[in-house]
Amino acid sequence: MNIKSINTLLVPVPTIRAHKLSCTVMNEQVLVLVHIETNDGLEGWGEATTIGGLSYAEESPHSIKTNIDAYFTPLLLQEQPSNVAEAMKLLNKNIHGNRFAKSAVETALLDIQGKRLGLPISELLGGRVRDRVEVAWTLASGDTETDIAEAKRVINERKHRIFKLKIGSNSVDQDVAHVLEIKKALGEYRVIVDINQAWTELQCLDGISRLQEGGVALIEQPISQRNKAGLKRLTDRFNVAIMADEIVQDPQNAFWLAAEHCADVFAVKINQAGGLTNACLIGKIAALAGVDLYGGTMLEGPIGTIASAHAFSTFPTLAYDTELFGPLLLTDTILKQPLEYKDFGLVIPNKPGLGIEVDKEKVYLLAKESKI
Ligand SMILES: O=C(O)C[C@H]1C=CC(=O)O1
Ligand SMILES: [Mn+2]
Repeated sequence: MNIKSINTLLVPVPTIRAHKLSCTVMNEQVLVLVHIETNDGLEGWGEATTIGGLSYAEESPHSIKTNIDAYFTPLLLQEQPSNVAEAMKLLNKNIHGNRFAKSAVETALLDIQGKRLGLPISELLGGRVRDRVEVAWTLASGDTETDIAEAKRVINERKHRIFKLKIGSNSVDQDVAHVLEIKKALGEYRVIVDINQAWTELQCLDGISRLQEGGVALIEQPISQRNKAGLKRLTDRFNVAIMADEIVQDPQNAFWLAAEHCADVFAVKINQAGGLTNACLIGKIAALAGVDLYGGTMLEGPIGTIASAHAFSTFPTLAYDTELFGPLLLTDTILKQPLEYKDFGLVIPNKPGLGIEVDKEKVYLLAKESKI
């Protein structure tokens, strides 16, 4: 691939409002950007963003940067793998875990390969079956009335018509009341909830029954990611679809979750999967096992978001759509032209590679000026 340099940049961007999850409250997102240049004049970008430092997952922006700089970069520069598959084989053989970092590096290499061949990344991954994905909006202001007003605004703007509610930081009673009030206000619009592992199995029996009764369409990762048997029991018990998120970690673990039908739906995330190729493998495993799919986000900025969209564009079915709204939660963009959100969805570019133009000067300046 003729790699000349690999730079990892930490770029903090404030969010448009506080974003409240069961594990943290976000007021900014730290984008972890990987910029790779080749000796023959090509460049590619990738992103490995996580949520709330170490509060969501085991990789933080700082650990991702440190590990790429200290381990990934010397290895790739020395070995000079001849293509993306060889690069990922090399990284997987020599570096344990670090799925977020691997996803960013694979994205940047695929961006380069796409530019070299004149093909969008979707075509390197087997080919797209859709040019746009529907995008849910996450209501997480922490206040019911604010959430309802926000939902109505984005419906009017024709930006979103599916709503994900982040719950789990209050009591089950409070959370259920909050969701049902929003569901009532939004009528037929699809409402889904993400509990981010906050409930015990007993709390799930009570909470999910009432959410199901109130017309909620999907229940995401209600219990601990370590409780696979519990997730399966909930899936078997309830009619409402149960979605696995944090527990879906790589193709091998997705294989067993699918084989045992531990969930009705998988949230696929490129970072969590360890890259785009792995995300597509998880999509295939789910489809083969009759598990439905949802295109997840790690609240990435535009680079990780459009990389995810390329991967999700190849899924034969995407029954529960996507939540690729990350860039819309940020107060600033790092692209020359922002991503195209219209008619309740995100348009997937058809240009080579990721099909976006990163504002390189701006990104390097923001990284240099940042105090993190
Ligand atoms: O799904 C998650 O757990 C992470 C993320 C997705 C939307 C959001 O607000 O947080
Ligand atoms: Mn989730």
